[in-house]
Amino acid sequence: MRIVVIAVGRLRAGPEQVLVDDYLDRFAKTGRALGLPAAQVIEVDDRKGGGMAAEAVLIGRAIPDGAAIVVLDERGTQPTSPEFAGRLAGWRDQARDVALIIGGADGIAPELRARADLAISLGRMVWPHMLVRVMLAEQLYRAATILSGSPYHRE
Ligand SMILES: C[S@@+](CC[C@H](N)C(=O)[O-])C[C@H]1O[C@@H](n2cnc3c(N)ncnc32)[C@H](O)[C@@H]1O
Repeated sequence: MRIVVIAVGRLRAGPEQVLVDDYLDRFAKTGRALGLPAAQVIEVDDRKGGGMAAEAVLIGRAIPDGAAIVVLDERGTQPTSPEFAGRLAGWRDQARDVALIIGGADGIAPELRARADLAISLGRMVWPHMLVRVMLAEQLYRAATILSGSPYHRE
């Protein structure tokens, strides 16, 4: 199983980068004992200004064959953290790769959204994509703590 976070844009050194690195590091350490691999971040950047359509091509190339496709999208469903953890565990048990996709300023192309197995909303408000990376990294770590039975997550 591979877990890839495919994100449009380049995250520069700064507070978001520090938080993403910290949560993904914690996820790697907690997930190891659970059979969850470290998440790999793949950044895509269309320098020609081709917008969503061009970004979708670059994203599509980065999606592992047969991977479950999860788009982060404010129009999506809002799983609870335990539900998200359950989905991750299910893909792990099927030995299925997972691609978690974060769009750019214009969002994710409709054709790519239509291909997704799951669209996750972090609320109906639109967040900056760099903050969405942080929130997703935290939810991956939280999912691993839920699956490991650690008290980090409380209801
Ligand atoms: C600045 S937003 C783009 C918003 C754009 N209006 C759209 O139609 O998607 C950049 C990316 O951040 C993510 N994002 C922003 N807000 C989100 C939310 N509330 N839930 C899930 N993902 C979100 C999505 O992946 C989105 O493509």
